[in-house]
This record gives sequence, structure tokens and C-alpha cells, in this order.
Amino acid sequence: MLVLSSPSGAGKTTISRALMAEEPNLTLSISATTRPKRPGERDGVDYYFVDHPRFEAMVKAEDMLEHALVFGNRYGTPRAPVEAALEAGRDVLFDIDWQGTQQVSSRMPRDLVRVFILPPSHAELERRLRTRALDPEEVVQERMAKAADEMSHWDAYDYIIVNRQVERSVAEVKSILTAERLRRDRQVGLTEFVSRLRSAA
Ligand SMILES: Nc1nc2c(ncn2[C@@H]2O[C@H](COP(=O)(O)OP(=O)(O)O)[C@@H](O)[C@H]2O)c(=O)[nH]1
Ligand SMILES: Nc1ncnc2c1ncn2[C@@H]1O[C@H](COP(=O)(O)OP(=O)(O)O)[C@@H](O)[C@H]1O
Repeated sequence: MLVLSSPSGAGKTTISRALMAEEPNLTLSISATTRPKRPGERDGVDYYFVDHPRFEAMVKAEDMLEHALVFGNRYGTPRAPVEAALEAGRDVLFDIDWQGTQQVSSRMPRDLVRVFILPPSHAELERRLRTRALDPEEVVQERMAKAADEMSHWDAYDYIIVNRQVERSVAEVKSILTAERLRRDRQVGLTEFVSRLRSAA
């Protein structure tokens, strides 16, 4: 499980999309949210857009792996698709905030790699939030005001990427994936493999 978190506007959606296009063994976890759909977003692709009662019902039924309140809206990770992907030997990419990361960390610490993405500067973060131009001005203001708070959680992550140039950041996340997949304890069947190698010697 690979988690990407960042303050809003730092670039995690952009990086996630590029990663998904380049990494065939990666499944993107699609979150459920009560926030309004932005122009161009599609239900079931970017998010499952649900109302509050539906969200609450999913939490009650323990259908969420984790969930949190962000900017007054509720966000959560539906559990079943994640479990199915992991069961099939696939890696899963999560775009979730620090609260969700903390919940998954305490439940499944061994299988988790946490990456935090920082903007190169405060001014550039504001510029990105504005050029995205998908949120009303008061929402942009609220997100800027919360950025400092979100960034205070950077030290609960395993890796930090400063997102200056998209291609470079994507390459850096891919390096993390490659290295983490090579960890001894993540390679299935290694004991048998080495044992066969040795007995043939
Ligand atoms: N805990 C948790 N956070 C989520 C989930 N989905 C999205 N988020 C976070 O909610 C915040 C707002 O997301 P969004 O409204 O799409 O805005 P954006 O990140 O600025 O594009 C971001 O920090 C996301 O990482 C989820 O399923 N669980
Ligand atoms: N490295 C970068 N350099 C310049 N612009 C970027 C970079 N990464 C992302 N952006 C732009 O910044 C805006 C916010 O990026 P987005 O991926 O939506 O952020 P997040 O998902 O973290 O809120 C988008 O308009 C995106 O095209």
C-alpha cells in the first residue's frame, strides 16, 4: 500500500495519474466523499460521490478501511476493493490525508509506505491552487489557510518529495516503489527460491 499525502494543491492528483499510467501493477483506491463534484470529475473514476446518509451507512457497516473529515467534507476508503487488489498480489495507491494515513498505519503497519509531497514554496502552492481554478475563491482561501496545518504532519511519513517538476517527482515515487518492492520481507517465495538455488549447487 503506497500512500501519497500533501496539502491541497501540491500536486498529488497529478502525480497519482502519471503513476497509474506508468505502473501496470498498481491499483488506485477510489475514495468515497460527500464533497461536491468539480467540473470534469467523474463518479466512480475520481471519487464515489455520495450523500451524508450513504457515507454514514458505509461507516456503520464497517465498509471503510479509514475515514476522515477534511475541509468540512467526509472522505473514506472503501475496504472491499483494496482487500481484493491486495489479495490478487497488486499494489494499491492511496491519495488520502494524514488522518487516514494514521488510521491505516495503526491497522496495517507492515504493508504501508507513506510519501508526503511538499510544494516548493508557499507562493507556488497558492499559484497552483488558483491555476487549477476548479474551486470557488472562498474554498481556495480555506485550503491555503489549512496548508500549514496539513504540512505539520510531514514527519509521520517515510519519504518526502518536494514537487518542483512533475516528471522528476513521478520518477522519484517510482524509485520508492521499486526499492520497496525489493525489500526482503515483501518478496513472496524467496525462501523456497534460494533453497532451490542452493540445493542445485
Ligand atoms: N482520510 C482520507 N482522506 C482523503 C480520502 N480521499 C481524499 N482525501 C484527502 O482529502 C483532501 C481533499 O481532497 P480533494 O477534495 O480531492 O482536494 P485536492 O486534494 O485539493 O484535490 C486531500 O488531502 C485528500 O488526500 C480518503 O479516502 N480518506
Ligand atoms: N510540479 C508541478 N509544477 C507546476 N504545476 C503543477 C505541478 N504539480 C501539479 N501542478 C498543478 O498544480 C495544480 C494542483 O495540482 P493537483 O495535482 O490537483 O494537486 P492536489 O491533488 O495535491 O490538490 C494543478 O493545476 C496541477 O496541474
